[in-house]
Amino acid sequence: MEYILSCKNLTKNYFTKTALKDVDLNIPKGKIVGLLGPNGSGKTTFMKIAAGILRQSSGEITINGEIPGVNSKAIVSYLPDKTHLYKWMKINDAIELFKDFYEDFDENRADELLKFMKLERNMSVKELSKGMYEKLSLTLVLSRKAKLYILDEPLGWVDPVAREQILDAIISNCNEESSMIITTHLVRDIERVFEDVAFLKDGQIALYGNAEELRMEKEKSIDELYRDIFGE
Ligand SMILES: Nc1ncnc2c1ncn2[C@@H]1O[C@H](COP(=O)(O)OP(=O)(O)OP(=O)(O)O)[C@@H](O)[C@H]1O
Repeated sequence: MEYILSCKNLTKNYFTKTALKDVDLNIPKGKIVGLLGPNGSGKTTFMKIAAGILRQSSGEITINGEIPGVNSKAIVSYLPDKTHLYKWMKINDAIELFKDFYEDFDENRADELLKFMKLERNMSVKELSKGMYEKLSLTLVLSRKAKLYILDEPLGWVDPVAREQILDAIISNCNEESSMIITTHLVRDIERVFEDVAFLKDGQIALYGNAEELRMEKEKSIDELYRDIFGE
């Protein structure tokens, strides 16, 4: 099987704190994967390493068969937990910036998504509400024709109705050529899009599997399973 992401004994220490400990994970191509775990379980650390902006302390990771670097960054579209668009920008400037920066940026797709998100190119970034800013960030990231999308808490501020619509857009954005890893605390709202789920507990994979098979086997929703694994 071909994997978009593969890691073995992946470990990350921040000084004395171990954020990831011997993580073994193989994510097949073409999947939407939920990376689930409580605060501090290592999700953002894992995503940063996969996105090539943080180095592991030990162990191995490959993205599409390559060690994270220039080549992997060209095929990974990453939505960080905090995005930094300049306050002076209009949405149009942000689009132009992404267009210059990423060869795979699809401007037509960006315009479709902006319309869908009810955003306009002449809006100022500093005047956007938190939810609107999140929609803009997601628009920019999803407008790249990437092989792997890594989305760290993409919908925390988006209202429930828009969230449902955006989830549908995310599903339609994904095909056999592209894969997605999503972290979220909104497990109940978002679990329907996950094909596979990985539960991260104290920097280790507590459980990985096909979401539908886990539901059948455990006779629980992924949200209920989450509460079983992480409940006190
Ligand atoms: N720059 C850093 N320096 C020191 N410790 C860090 C740093 N970044 C993260 N950590 C620690 O590593 C652990 C994992 O953090 P991480 O941000 O990966 O968790 P998370 O699962 O994304 O949490 P959340 O759901 O709150 O976003 C935590 O104990 C955190 O305190």
